[in-house]
Amino acid sequence: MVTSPVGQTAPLGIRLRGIHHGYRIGGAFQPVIQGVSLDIAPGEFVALLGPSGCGKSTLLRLIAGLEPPRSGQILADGVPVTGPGPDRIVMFQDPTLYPWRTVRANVALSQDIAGRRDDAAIDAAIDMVGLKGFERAWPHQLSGGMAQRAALARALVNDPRLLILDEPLGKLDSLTRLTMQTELLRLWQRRGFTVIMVTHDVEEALLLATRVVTFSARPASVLSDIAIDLPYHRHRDDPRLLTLRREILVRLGHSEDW
Ligand SMILES: Nc1ncnc2c1ncn2[C@@H]1O[C@H](COP(=O)(O)OP(=O)(O)OP(=O)(O)O)[C@@H](O)[C@H]1O
Repeated sequence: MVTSPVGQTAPLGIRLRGIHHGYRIGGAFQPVIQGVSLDIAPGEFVALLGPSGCGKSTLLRLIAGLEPPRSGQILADGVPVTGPGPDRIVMFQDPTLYPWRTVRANVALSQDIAGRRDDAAIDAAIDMVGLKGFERAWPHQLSGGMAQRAALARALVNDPRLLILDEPLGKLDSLTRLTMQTELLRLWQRRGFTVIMVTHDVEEALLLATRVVTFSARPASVLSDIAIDLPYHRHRDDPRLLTLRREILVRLGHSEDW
């Protein structure tokens, strides 16, 4: 892992080449991903949008190396992905904190498993997500937003080069979600990792991402790949953002009246 003197991590570039994937269900093969090719440059923030069940989470699992694609190639900085690695961290909608571990012990989990705790890095990660003072709290003592922050600190503690987010804010109430969107953006800008995020919220994708990729219904293939060339901090009422929102909804098969 390459770390710069200011604590930023060199972001990872991802290349997907002709990815096909599917599952055998009840004896019949069900295609889930069909011929997906994407180049994600180091430091990009890419949002993936598509109909429910089209294969977005499956694609994230393949990028994370949690399972291999049936065909095609996934390269991380030009090196084939053959399994999970500490440079590619996945964060799911459900924070999945261990109830018997404090916030601090949850954040320290991967380091404890590896047998090398870095107390300064753990404190920095907790501080980064605004949970200072709650290190000794138990998961049941946290709000939904705080639990998601703790999960984010756990994801960030080892300086990932790629953060893979599967609807990380999906279960939060709308106000907490707005706060977390701002924090995610701040962390990405400050730390400089690459982000690949699945969301169902077109507005969220447009507020955060440098690029929005839309997928067809299952089996997922790329419908559109749109660069969001708007400066931060973006405003949800910006007419350029509203135009892009309409364009993306039309690409996803929704009426222009939305
Ligand atoms: N391990 C598996 N075994 C069999 N089928 C699977 C498996 N994982 C996913 N699928 C199937 O693959 C398809 C795509 O699922 P996936 O979770 O990737 O979709 P998604 O786009 O993330 O959906 P959502 O937006 O609703 O979360 C679904 O039909 C699902 O049933």
